[in-house]
Amino acid sequence: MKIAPSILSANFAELAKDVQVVEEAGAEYLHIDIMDGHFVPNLTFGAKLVKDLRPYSKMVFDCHLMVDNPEEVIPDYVDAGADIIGVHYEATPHLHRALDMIKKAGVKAEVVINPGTPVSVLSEVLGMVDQVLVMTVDPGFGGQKFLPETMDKVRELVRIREEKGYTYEIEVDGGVKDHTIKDCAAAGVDVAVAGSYVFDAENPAEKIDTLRLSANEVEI
Ligand SMILES: O=C(CO)[C@H](O)[C@H](O)COP(=O)(O)O
Ligand SMILES: [Co+2]
Repeated sequence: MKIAPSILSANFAELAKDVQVVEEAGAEYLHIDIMDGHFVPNLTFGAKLVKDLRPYSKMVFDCHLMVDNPEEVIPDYVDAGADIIGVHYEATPHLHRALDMIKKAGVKAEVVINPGTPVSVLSEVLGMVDQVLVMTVDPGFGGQKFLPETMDKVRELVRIREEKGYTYEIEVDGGVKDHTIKDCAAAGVDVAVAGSYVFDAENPAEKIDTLRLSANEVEI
C-alpha cells in the first residue's frame, strides 16, 4: 500500500522541512488538503502554496480539493504542479466536466465521495478516473475517528474494477492509524492518507514505517 501523509497536520511554519522528512521516510504521495470555508467549514490554503512547495519535493502531489465548483480553480492547480487533482462528487453539478478538464491538462483525475455518498452515483465516471478517494471521515478537519462502515464502499469499488476492467487506484482519507490501516488493507485499499497520526508524532518517519508494516501484515 502507498502512504500519503497529509500536510493538514504539519507545521505550516516549517512546511518544507516537514515535507522533506516524510519524503526521506519513503512516502509515495504528498496529500495536500485545499479547503475553501464553504464546501467544508474550514479554510487552509490555495494553489500558491502548492507552487511554492513544488521545488522542494519529487513526491506525487495529490491535491484534494474540498472547494465548491472546483472547475473554476482546476487550472490553478495544474499550473502549480499537481500530479493528481481530486474533486468531490458533492461539490459540483459538473462532475464530468471537472474530471475531463483535469485529464485534458495531463494530470491524473480523482473523484472523491463523502461518507454519506454511495458508490452507485459514480457509475458514469468510474471508467475515466485514475483514482477514487473514499472519505473515511466527514471532510473538513484532521484528527477525526475512522468510520469502518466505509470499507464496504472500498470492497464495492474493488469488485467493480475487476468486473469492468477499470484501472483506478482506491484511496482512503481520514482517521488512518496503525490499527485502522489493517481494515483498509483487508478491504483492498491502494493508497492511505494519514495526517495527524504522522505529523502529531515526535518521529513522523517511524509512524510511516509502522503504517506500512501494519498494512503489510494484512496484505496477501
Ligand atoms: O481531507 C482531510 C480532512 O478533510 C484530511 O486529509 C484527513 O482528515 C487527514 O487527517 P487525519 O489523518 O488526521 O484524519
Ligand atoms: Co484529504
